[in-house]
Amino acid sequence: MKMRSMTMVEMWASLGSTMASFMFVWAIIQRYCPPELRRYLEKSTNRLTTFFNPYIQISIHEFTGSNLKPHKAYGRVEAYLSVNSSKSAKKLKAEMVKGSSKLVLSIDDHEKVTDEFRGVKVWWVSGKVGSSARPMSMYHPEPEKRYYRLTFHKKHRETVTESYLEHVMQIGKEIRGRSRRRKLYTNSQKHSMWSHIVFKHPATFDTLAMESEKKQDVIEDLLAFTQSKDMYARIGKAWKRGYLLYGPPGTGKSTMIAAMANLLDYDVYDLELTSVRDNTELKRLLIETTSKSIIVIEDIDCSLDLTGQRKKQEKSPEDESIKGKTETPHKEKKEESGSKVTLSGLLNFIDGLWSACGGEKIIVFTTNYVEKLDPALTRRGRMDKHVELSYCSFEGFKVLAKNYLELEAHPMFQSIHRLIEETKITPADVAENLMRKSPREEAEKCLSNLIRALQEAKEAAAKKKGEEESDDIEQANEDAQRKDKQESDKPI
Ligand SMILES: Nc1ncnc2c1ncn2[C@@H]1O[C@H](COP(=O)(O)OP(=O)(O)OP(=O)(O)O)[C@@H](O)[C@H]1O
Ligand SMILES: [Mg+2]
Repeated sequence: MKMRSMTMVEMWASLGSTMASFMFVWAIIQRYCPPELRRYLEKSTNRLTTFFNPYIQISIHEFTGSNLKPHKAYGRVEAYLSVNSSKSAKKLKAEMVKGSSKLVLSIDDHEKVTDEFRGVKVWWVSGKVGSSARPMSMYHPEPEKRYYRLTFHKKHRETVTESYLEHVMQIGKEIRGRSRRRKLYTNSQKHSMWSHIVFKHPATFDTLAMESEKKQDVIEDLLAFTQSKDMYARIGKAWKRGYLLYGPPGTGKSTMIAAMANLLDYDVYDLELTSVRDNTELKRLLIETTSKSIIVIEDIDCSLDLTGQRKKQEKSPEDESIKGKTETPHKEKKEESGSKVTLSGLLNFIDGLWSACGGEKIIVFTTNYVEKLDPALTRRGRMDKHVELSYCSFEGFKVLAKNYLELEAHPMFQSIHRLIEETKITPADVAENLMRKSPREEAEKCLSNLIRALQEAKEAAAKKKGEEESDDIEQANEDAQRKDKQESDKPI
């Protein structure tokens, strides 16, 4: 018997009728089958289609479980696709990132884009679940949970899972790093959590008035820290470093912190200790800090009374509270803060078990009165590097003259050199004199202002010294008279 080969039309017709019969049978099953049998059939069909489906899918979710922080991987895929695939996407989303005037494009929900890697074709689709499906309540709707789904042929499984995904993560990380805006965090008492703004401070080590040798030492120390991940792991130490910046007001401690953050490209957490209720809250705030950050506690001598806390605690261990009191003459006395943070809580914050969380952190304390701090707080290992910021030297003045007046040399520098070596003047005061009061003010005017300020400071210092000397003489005379009297009162 001679078999007639099927024409295309006949083939499509037969396929169509098979599909139609299948759909019909499926509709009958859906309608008349008991639920148990229906579920069983559904499962089996799923298994069958999965078995024959040559494609594999991998989902990358923004949030999973009770995680409050979005997954890094999701952000990296988003960044990768926004640059690599947004050109081929037909539906795009445009969002304004906080603190930036630029629109950031990413692929829209349910949009499918294609990517190619070493000749392997893959497909990405973005989606979301939650929100409209089952709201938790009218006022607190369940947040949308977004995801990206990657689809590829199973024959490329190895290339995709072992190389392509790593490539996406790497490129995504670089893109995010380039567009990252650094943040300045602060803890507020009201909500006992961090809030942030975009960190923008122009200070750099180049604009910092400080002896160049000392400056270079700090820069090298910071850079060595960032490159020592393996070394810290090898010696079994948490990857963090403590800095204690001390010196009179206006010598550049806060400015140096900004320069550090700009050098390392780190975020800054400005911790106000008096707003922290107790040690538990301090620990929580610490855990919430991210890596590549500087945690700053300014004016530690004023924040809490950490001067003789250990001794006091020995006397009355039940009184754990350290209240905001200080004998510092320059700073305003802090009102009773109600903070129950203790010295041991703070020591734990710096180098307890929790302090190692996140890694790559720098902790900076600043103070005007280093000698008043408890040695336990400032010992090496906790505060690894002590940096003194002092009165302005001629070298420091030259940096400021370049910053403020764009001058590298001037005949008036000679008298400034002589006066500045004989006088104690802070870089803040020098900067104030060098600042042009109007754009047209001559540099000479600013320099002569500074010379006058230096002369006045010199005279004031000489006067003070004279007064102190006469006080000393008076005191010595009084002491001598008292001694003479005691001698003469002694029975013979
Ligand atoms: N070493 C410095 N280099 C450059 N500018 C400085 C320096 N020191 C002070 N200044 C200038 O003076 C201002 C005040 O300095 P800064 O706030 O850094 O001082 P501080 O040491 O933190 O003082 P305080 O102990 O009162 O907190 C800065 O805005 C900066 O313009
Ligand atoms: Mg300061």
